[in-house]
Amino acid sequence: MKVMQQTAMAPAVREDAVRLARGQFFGEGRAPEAGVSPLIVDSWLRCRERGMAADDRAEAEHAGRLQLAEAREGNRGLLDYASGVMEHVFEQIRASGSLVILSDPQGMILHSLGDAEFVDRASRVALQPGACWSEAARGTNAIGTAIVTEAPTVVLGGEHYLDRNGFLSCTAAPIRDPRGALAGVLDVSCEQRMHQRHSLGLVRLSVQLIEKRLFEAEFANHILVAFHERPEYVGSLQEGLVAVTPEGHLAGANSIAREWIGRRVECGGGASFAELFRQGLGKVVDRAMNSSDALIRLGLRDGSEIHVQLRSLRPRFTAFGSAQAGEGMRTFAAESSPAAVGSAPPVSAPAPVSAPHGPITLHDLATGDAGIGRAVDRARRILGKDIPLLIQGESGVGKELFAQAFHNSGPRADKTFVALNCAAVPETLIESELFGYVGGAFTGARKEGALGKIQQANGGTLFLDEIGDMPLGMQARLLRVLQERCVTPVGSVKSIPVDISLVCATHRVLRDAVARGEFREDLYYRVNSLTVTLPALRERSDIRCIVERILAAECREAGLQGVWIGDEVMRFVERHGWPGNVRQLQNVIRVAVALLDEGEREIRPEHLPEDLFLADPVDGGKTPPAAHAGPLVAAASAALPLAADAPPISAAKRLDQLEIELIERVMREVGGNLSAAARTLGVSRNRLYRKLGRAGGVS
Ligand SMILES: Nc1ncnc2c1ncn2[C@@H]1O[C@H](COP(=O)(O)OP(=O)(O)OP(=O)(O)O)[C@@H](O)[C@H]1O
Repeated sequence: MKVMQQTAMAPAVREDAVRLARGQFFGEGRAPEAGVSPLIVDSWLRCRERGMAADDRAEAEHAGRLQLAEAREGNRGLLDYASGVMEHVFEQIRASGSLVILSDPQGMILHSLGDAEFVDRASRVALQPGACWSEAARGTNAIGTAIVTEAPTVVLGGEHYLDRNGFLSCTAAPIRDPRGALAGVLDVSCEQRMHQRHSLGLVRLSVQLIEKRLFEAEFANHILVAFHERPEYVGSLQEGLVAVTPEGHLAGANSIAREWIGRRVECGGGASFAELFRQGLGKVVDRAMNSSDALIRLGLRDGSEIHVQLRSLRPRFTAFGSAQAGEGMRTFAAESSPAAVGSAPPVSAPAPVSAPHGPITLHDLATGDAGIGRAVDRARRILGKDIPLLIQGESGVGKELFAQAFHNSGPRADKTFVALNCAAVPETLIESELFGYVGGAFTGARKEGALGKIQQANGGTLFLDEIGDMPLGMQARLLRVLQERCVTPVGSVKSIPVDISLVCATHRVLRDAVARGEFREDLYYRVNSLTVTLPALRERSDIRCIVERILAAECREAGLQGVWIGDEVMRFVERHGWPGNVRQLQNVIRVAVALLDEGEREIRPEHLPEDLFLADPVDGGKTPPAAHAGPLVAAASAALPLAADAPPISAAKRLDQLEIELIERVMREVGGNLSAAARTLGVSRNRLYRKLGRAGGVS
């Protein structure tokens, strides 16, 4: 790979050489033959062709707040996976007064982390979020030039086209998405004199890590097969990685695997696991399970060998279909693998079906959905800080679970987590529930008095569910507690100091309640310092993972092993609207597990509540109606009404056909752009990608 850099000379010599080259290019108008690399000269020529002058001081493009917010939203996956890596990079170079920068594929800075002093100086050249650092906007620079050349790029001092950027040293590398397209650029910038020679290695490694995370997130519901010709490279950033469907079809490959497959396809390989690796997936899985070694050796058609490790990030399979079940693999009740992306364990011998062990943490909740990932990431940032958290979301989305996970992930984890549902406690009792009371405070009160929830939570976390339903009078008292950090029990004059972390939840839009005068504005500002919104189940791209986690927990409860969700039910679950969210899904699975006959292991449609499946004259009511089948099917039904004389086909097939036809039409309309198609269809990219995979549209 060509790399644009020019760092081998001593700094003073190099600076002189660059100065000379600039003189030739800008003064004499001829391309320098020495002093700067040909790649820098090419970039200077491109800038000159655009009519740019070295002393140009015109304000370049800078996005407004709204535009930046939109760009960040549009690149949410990239931001989520890159920001952790950026923090790590920043830690490595903290002492060098640097900025770590992430840009989108057009060069707009989405996020930056940096040394305060340098940030100050950098901001004068607009090296900050919202600024566009494309070559067209700011001349030769590492971000913009890396985008044009699609290669890691170092631009030092005077190599920058614009004079005003001459004090910078910038090192950037392009980040590719799981399909090989440019997803963004990672850059490290500092003052020229602070340039570190290892920056390029650091940036390239970090980009590999981000790409790996993007890949694993994109294919979270696939089986990941890691391989390398040398066993010690499996598990490293040099490993080839392919994502395979349970049926053994290749769904994606990282850049190393793409290159490897490219060579094999020329040698007669193909696009399925069996064609590439000469053995069926089922057989390889069986071998992996029967082997005490995490790596298995596979012979290839050309006589060479590779070392393979099977990983399934999510779900982590605990039992597999054997070779007789086609060469595929079946999803059994799985041990949920909340172990986040990037730390997937190798497939091992069957383990007992189980949900996450130990107290649930934020890490466990990040199961691949971008919305949840965002909420987890934001909440994680305030762990251990005295900042109240407000969790919003429809009923049953897991707000309380999130609050618990937040508590368990922070420094108060070994203290108490106390929950009070403000909507469930009668108004007359909320006061004593919250603040406690002293003996004889009111008729019916216990002689010895009682501790209120606030005092019970002392040292730990107080979770106030449905805070929007708290009576106004109580709100004033709660506000006082939060301000004064003291609680006065009912009937007492003594205030008792308390130290609580406050987490509130609501399914209402609190701001509207404030506007209606139902919620105090001052308390509103107090409780919503950080708000996270949990997505409804129907919007989530990790439904499979949640299903498997709940199934594992229910099976454990029922003492069952080896239970799995049949394909038809899984399809329905993924499409259903789930008005009751995770709670409803949990109830459905609990009932389904209870309805299994002795020895029966597959959950089929007849195990689901009757009212979930409306009667369907064509296939006996086993297929969910379009109205229940999620936005994609609803859109398909509206857009592609069947002709009156259409042949009688099963409803399941009809829905699938409608979906596929609609997807194909929309994909054509948006020129194959998956994100645009997902937006038009009102589904997540992941969901659309899965559907394309099923329709055979993903290679
Ligand atoms: N990611 C998840 N995986 C497995 N189970 C979950 C998940 N999220 C929520 N649940 C389960 O769903 C049920 C509902 O969750 P929870 O009570 O936390 O939702 P909620 O939004 O707080 O509900 P409400 O709005 O009624 O207060 C709980 O039994 C919880 O354990």
